[in-house]
Amino acid sequence: MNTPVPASVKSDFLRIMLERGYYHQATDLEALDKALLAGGLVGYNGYDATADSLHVGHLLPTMIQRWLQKTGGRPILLMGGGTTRIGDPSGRDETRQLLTDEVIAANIAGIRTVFDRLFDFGPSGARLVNNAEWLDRLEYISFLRDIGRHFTINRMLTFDSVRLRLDREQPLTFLEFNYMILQAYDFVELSRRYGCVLQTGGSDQWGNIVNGVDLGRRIANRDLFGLTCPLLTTASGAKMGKTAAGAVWLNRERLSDWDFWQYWRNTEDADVGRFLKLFTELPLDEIARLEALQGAEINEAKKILATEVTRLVRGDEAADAAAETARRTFEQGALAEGLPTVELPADELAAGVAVYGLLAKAGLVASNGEARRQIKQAAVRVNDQPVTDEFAKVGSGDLTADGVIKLSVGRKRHALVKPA
Ligand SMILES: Nc1ncnc2c1ncn2[C@@H]1O[C@H](COP(=O)(O)OP(=O)(O)OP(=O)(O)O)[C@@H](O)[C@H]1O
Ligand SMILES: N[C@@H](Cc1ccc(O)cc1)C(=O)O
Repeated sequence: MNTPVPASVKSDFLRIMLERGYYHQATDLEALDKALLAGGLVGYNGYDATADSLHVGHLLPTMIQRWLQKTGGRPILLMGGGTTRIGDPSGRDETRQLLTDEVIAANIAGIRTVFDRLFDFGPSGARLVNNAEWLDRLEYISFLRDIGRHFTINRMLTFDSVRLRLDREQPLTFLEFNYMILQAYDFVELSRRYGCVLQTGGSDQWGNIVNGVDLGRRIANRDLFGLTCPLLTTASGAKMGKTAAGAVWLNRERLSDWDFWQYWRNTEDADVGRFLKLFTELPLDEIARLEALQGAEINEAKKILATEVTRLVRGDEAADAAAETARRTFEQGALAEGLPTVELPADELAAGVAVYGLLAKAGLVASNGEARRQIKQAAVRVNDQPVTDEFAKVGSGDLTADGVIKLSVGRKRHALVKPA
C-alpha cells in the first residue's frame, strides 16, 4: 500500500519516495521538502562491512540514494570501516562476532564494486567515504567530553537497539552501547565536511539517525534530516533478501547472475507491483499495467521485474543472458547454457551415478535426504522424464545430443550434468 502523497510535497525526490513506497518515516517532511527544492541536496547512507557483498535488503536504501542523484541531489555512500569494528546492535538479538581489520578491509573492497554500477561518481557526482578516516583518530577522553556529554543514559536506554536487548535480558556490551553515538557523530562530521543534511536507512536505523539529527542541532547548530524506508518483508512474511538458502547477494562472486534473476522471477504474485516500484525505475503507469495482469500473464510481469533488477545490479549483459537462458529452458524446453552445471569424470558417469546425489551436488536440493524425498514425491525429472525410484541412476547412455544430462526439481530448478 502506498502512502497518499500530501499535496504539500513539492520536491521530485519526496514525491517519488511517497509514490513508489520508499517512505516510512522522516524527521521533518516539510522542512526537508523545502531544502530539496533548493537543489543539490547532499544525503548519505551508511553500510557496515559485515560481509564482502551487500544483499537485497541493502538495495532498498541504496535505491533511495540513486533517486536522490537522479533528482539532482548528491549521494554519499559511507563505508563503516570504523563502525564495523563496534557492530550495530540495531535489530539484532545477539552481539555480532568481531571482525579483524583485514576482513573489514576485504569486505569494503567487495561491497564498493556494486556502487560503480549504481552511481555516477563523476565531478559533483556521488562520493564514497569511509568513517574509519575520522573514527579511528578519536581520542577517548576528548570524545567523551565533547560528544558524550550530549547523550543521556536515560534517553539512550529508550532506543529499540538497547531496550529490546535489556527487555529480553540478553547481554548488550558497553562496546555496542556506544554504536549510536558514533553513527550520530558520523552524520555531523559529514555535514561539516561535505554539507550533508540527510541520512537514509532502513527503519531499524531510526534511533541512530535521530541521534545524529539531535547532535547536529546541539554541537553544530545545523538542521539535519532523517528518512527511513520500511523493513521489507515478502507477502508471506519473510524478511526480504534472506532465503532459506541464505542471503540474496548483490555481488556475482557470491550469487550467480542466473540465481539472482531467478530470485526475482519467483516473486509471489502479491509482491510484483510493490517490487516493480521499489526495485526498478519503470514509469508508474507501465507498472500499473503490469500489476493488473492476471493468472498466467503475471509471469510476464515477473520476468520484466527479474530482468530489470538484474540489469540495474549486474548490468545489461547479465540481465539479457539470464532472460534468454530462462526463455530457452522454460519456453522451448531446450537445453540452455548458463544453468548450474556439475562436471563428472567420464568413467564415473559410465559406471552409473545415483540421481539423488547429483541433485545435491548441483545445489538443487539441500541434502541427499531431501533429494530422495523430492524423487518420492514425483518432483524430479531427468531429461524432462519423471523419475520416481529414489535410488535411480543415470549413466553415459542418458547424455542427450547436446552431450549433457538435464536434471529438474519442480518446474523452476534445473541443472546440467556434463562428463569432464
Ligand atoms: N528487508 C529489508 N528492507 C529494508 N532495509 C533493509 C532490509 N534488510 C536490510 N535492510 C537495511 O540494511 C541494513 C543492514 O541489514 P542487515 O542487518 O540485514 O545486514 P547484515 O548485517 O548484513 O545482516 P545480518 O544482520 O544477518 O548479519 C539494515 O540496518 C537495514 O537498514
Ligand atoms: N548502522 C548501519 C550502518 C551505518 C554505519 C555508519 C553510519 O554513519 C551510518 C550507517 C547498519 O548497520 O546498517
